[in-house]
Amino acid sequence: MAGQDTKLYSLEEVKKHNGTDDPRVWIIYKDSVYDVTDYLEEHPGGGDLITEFAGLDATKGFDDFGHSSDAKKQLKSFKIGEVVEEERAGKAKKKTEKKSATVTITDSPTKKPQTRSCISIVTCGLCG
Ligand code: HEM
Repeated sequence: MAGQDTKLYSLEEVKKHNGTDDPRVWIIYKDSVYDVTDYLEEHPGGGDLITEFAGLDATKGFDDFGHSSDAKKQLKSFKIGEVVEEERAGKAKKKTEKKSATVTITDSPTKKPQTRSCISIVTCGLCG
């Protein structure tokens, strides 16, 4: 949850800090925004692995490597804010989950169909 003093950034704003348009390198990890510019040279995997995600959501890249809890603690120290609520990764997911959860079955298996199917009507018509 964003506290009162937490700065909020849009995805567009984060994108600008990609080390090219702007010298700073920001990444997103689980809806939080980190300025990792000063860590690039220290990174045991090399700075390039991080700059690949400059200005973008690095959650998958960071988790796929399986970083230690120490690495996660270090990451926390670079936090500068959070992604604005309406653009968070989890937000879009929740919407689709809700949609697929409402399926209602109304037909009883013992009931015979009241109307003929289109195929049988067409077949009868063709046979005369
Ligand atoms: C964003 C994408 C990132 C990728 C793809 C990535 C990938 C990697 C890889 C491949 C290594 C292994 C290096 C080796 O053993 O030769 C590594 C190690 C490490 N990374 Fe990253 N890294 C990323 C971001 C970060 C960030 C932002 C931090 C901290 C601020 C961090 C902290 C560490 C630490 C502390 C290690 C040493 C092993 C450990 O404690 O887990 N990494 N990383």
